[in-house]
Amino acid sequence: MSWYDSVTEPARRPTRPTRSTYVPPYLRTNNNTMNTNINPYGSQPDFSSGHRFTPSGRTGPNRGRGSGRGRGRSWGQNRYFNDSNGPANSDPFDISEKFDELEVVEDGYVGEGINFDAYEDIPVETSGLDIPPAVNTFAEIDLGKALNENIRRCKYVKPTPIQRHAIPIAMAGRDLMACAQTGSGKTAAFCFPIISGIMRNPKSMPVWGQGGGGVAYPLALILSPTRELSCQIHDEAKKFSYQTGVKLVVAYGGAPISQQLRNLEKGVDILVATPGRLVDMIERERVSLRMIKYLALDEADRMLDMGFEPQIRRIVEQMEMPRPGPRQTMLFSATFPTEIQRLASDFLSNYIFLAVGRVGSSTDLIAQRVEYVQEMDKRKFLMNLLHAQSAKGAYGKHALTLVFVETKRGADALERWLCMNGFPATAIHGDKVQMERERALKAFKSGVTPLLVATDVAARGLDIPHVSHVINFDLPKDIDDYVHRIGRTGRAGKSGLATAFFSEKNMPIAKSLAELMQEAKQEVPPWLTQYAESSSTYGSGGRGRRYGGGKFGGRDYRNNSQYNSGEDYSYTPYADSYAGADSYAEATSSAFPYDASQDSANYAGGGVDSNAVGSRGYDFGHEARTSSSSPPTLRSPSSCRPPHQRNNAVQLSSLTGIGTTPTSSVLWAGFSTPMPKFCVDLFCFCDQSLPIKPLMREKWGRTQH
Ligand SMILES: Nc1ncnc2c1ncn2[C@@H]1O[C@H](COP(=O)(O)OP(=O)(O)OP(=O)(O)O)[C@@H](O)[C@H]1O
Repeated sequence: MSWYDSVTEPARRPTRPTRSTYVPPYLRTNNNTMNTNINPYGSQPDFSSGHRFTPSGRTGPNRGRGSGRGRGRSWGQNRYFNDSNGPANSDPFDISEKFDELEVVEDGYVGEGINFDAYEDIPVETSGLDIPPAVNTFAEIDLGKALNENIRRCKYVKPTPIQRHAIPIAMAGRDLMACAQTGSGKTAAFCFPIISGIMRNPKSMPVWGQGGGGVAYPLALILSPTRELSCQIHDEAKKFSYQTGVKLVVAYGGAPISQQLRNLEKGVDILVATPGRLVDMIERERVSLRMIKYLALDEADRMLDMGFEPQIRRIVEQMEMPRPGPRQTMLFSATFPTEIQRLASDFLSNYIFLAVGRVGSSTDLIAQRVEYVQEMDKRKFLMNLLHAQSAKGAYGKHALTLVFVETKRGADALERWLCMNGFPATAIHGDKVQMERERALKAFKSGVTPLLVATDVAARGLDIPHVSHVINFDLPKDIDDYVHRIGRTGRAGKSGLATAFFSEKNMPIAKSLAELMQEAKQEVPPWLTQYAESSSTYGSGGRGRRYGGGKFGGRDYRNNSQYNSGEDYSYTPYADSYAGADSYAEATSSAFPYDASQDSANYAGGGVDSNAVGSRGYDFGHEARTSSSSPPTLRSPSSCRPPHQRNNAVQLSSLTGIGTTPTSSVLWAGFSTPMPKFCVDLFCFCDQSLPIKPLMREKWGRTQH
């Protein structure tokens, strides 16, 4: 098989869409309610790409036979839109002028070269002992002939900054915690050393254990938080390992396990997996981690946050995985909050911390705009933005737009609304079955539906060429999530645009957003500065909490003065990192009354992996104890009930002073009825990634009974 065939071969995914074209929800059912004036194509529909939109709203003549290869067309050229407020040109929110300044040149395809000038002045920080020097070319590193040949085939002419520093460190066998901006080539930075290492020291154990239904013994494990990202890493790594003899398998939830097990039977050196499916395979005794020599966690901060951490800890510490030292561990992300660094250090030995660019900052390649939009006006505003974009011909004909929303329901609703108004859109979120998710992504990537509405399930890692515009229709609660979301554009040295709709609801993120934009040399609107100032009176809900009072920069948490002075740093870094937390909770009491409609909001990412606990945020269970000798049970967000329905008030007074509200000085695990107001605040506060688990671990040495 040629390299090209090899890399274009589907990633042995067991499930294939039975229909070759994606049908949005409103077309799947009765579409009598559709306005027959809707014509997403304009006056001359073009079915050449197998597109399923028709003027009547039914699937077209090519139904089921679309190639999926057609490039998307500009939408809304003929603006029939079904909106009670009237057509776009009589619109009170005419923003087309703004697009004069938003020209983003369409670059060549990713892989045809990278604009390295964009990375010239990037600050690099390394810390740790005996740091191997960086290289300037791939030739300076002995990666092996076959791998070098594949790098050439990928048209990687020279290493990106993260690769220049990280590859020599990893090749020297060192553990690594690496942080670099989105789209800067982290995948290759961990894949190359792993593939090269396996090429040099192939496995001495049999691939497949004795007996039928044997056990696979991979040498390397790459974990990532979402199914789509695991598939993408697998596809990338497969290109790099062509004709090297290194075997790859991908395992992820939502697809039949049988096919993935069969793939394992053919032999595996590198297993790319989501945590849930991996645990399943280990429990079935079909995979053993005993031989693991390389462990890489992509999006490591996400993997170690409160949703995934127990599962990761179980995999790394309780499932026969060799300990740090014999095992080389590499953690990569674009964001690395201090408290997550500390958790991560449990998995590392004598590691090097590497920050290329500023930790948690966005790349300067992304032009960031923030617009003040009332909740009720958002759709209208979006429509005008899309029309203006289309009218200006911004970004060229292949341009794709990714729209982030907060909830799964919101994603479906917006997809439906966009489609009904003539915009070819599809949606991806955790409630869709895997087949639908793959189909949506494929339709988006190919340009058949150049608009993708997504929850945070698509926020991290996905490398989709031609995403020229990311719209935060709903801003996330956490600034790190914003960084990852906008990072779907402006990748590999190319420019991109990110537009955020800001409403009163987003006040907690105002300060960190303004700081982030300022840092990325973006224009901060005066009204946002004002919001930031007033929200900082209370404390910030975003970076201020996670990075220690809004400090930016590539900080190795080991360089904290407490760490160096030999103090017991187990408490102080948290107190430091979460300096703004108390005041934030306090602020919420007056400014942000609890909104039950938000209950599911934070958990849009819950479908990231079928067995993962969910997104950030925990509720305390009813079993919570008053005793300081045993920890309360943490509940996943899905079991979180509105505060007024809770009972069993429990006071965790032992946690007093650490991340608690100054007004209450206690942390409540459940609430009596009627619930005191500060408990509402705390509930919101917990939603904002309160570091309950680390605190509990310190207090009780564990987080669950
Ligand atoms: N040395 C290189 N030369 C040219 N292109 C490269 C090089 N390294 C990586 N790329 C390309 O850059 C793009 C972004 O890489 P990658 O997806 O690894 O970024 P990332 O840093 O992991 O991003 P994220 O933080 O969003 O996960 C990919 O399309 C990849 O093929």
